[in-house]
Amino acid sequence: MIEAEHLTKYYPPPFRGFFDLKSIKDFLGKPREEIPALVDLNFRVREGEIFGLLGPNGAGKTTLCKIANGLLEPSSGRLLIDGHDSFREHGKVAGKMFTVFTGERDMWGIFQWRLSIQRNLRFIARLWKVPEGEIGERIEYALKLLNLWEKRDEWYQKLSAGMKQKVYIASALVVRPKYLILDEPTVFLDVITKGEIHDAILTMARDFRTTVLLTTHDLGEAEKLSDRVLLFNKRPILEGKPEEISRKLRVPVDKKVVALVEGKFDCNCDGLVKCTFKNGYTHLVAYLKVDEVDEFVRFLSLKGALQIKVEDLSLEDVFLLIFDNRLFGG
Ligand SMILES: Nc1ncnc2c1ncn2[C@@H]1O[C@H](COP(=O)(O)OP(=O)(O)OP(=O)(O)O)[C@@H](O)[C@H]1O
Repeated sequence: MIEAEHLTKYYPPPFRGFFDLKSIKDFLGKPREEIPALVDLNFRVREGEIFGLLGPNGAGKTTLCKIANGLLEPSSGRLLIDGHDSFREHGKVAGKMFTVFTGERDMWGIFQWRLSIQRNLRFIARLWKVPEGEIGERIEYALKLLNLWEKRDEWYQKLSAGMKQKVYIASALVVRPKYLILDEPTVFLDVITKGEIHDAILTMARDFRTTVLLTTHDLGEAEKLSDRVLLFNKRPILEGKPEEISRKLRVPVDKKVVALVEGKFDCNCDGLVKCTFKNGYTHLVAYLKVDEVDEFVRFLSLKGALQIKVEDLSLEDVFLLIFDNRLFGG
């Protein structure tokens, strides 16, 4: 079981150095504000559950994973793993946990660049004390599941970022830890690689009863993988089943149009459109229904827009639309 109890982390304010008398006076006089990363998070993850921690950029996802891993000490509150404090008693839980951090980052420097995928996995299996007789079979299973079997003899250094990310997940499959901490495991990956990693995560929870703490800013990913989700942005916002969270985050628009127009431009449009004038250009952001997009793009082209981009809504957009009333006066 993983339990967060009033988990809070503040980072010290950045030290900007002493450049003049005023900065020295400021340093001595004013209390410097600490940076909140996590404030009073409470949650409980049951055995074999995939618990999604869904938050936009800067929500505190990596901070939380680092606390779980014993890399960071919380400012107050605690995270308990099997009843042990993740930071103060890290030694008691380290052997039961496996962590995969975002993107192409071999956080621990474990992977040997001039060893094949297979030999790297064997090395990690031994570090985590996987029974010798099971190692070969587990490696074959993991690599086949992640479509890496054909590449098993390739050097780690030759792999693409997406393949390296799959190798990290494969190592978790080989180790079969009791607890798996995944910090945005599919960020920057293509749809196919994402799908393969999703299947591997589901396999671990279903077949090996691994308890998974998964951070993501992708609502679809949280919905697909998690048994329960905590939506947070430093502070907790909502907790529940993924479909409940999705329902509460539903907004009446589907697409975002971003454009740059020379000069001052006010499109006088109804709806969720915001224009900001800066350095002689108007930056326009509009949130629209899918069937309104073509007409709006045509309108912008007629007005001589220099750049027009149509994007899917990100979680940040959804947050802006729902929680930031200042933006559109909603
Ligand atoms: N070492 C640090 N020193 C000071 N502030 C930090 C430090 N690390 C993170 N922060 C701040 O803490 C907050 C949470 O950061 P964190 O990296 O945990 O968020 P995140 O949800 O992982 O973000 P992202 O999705 O962008 O990776 C942010 O405001 C960030 O600027």
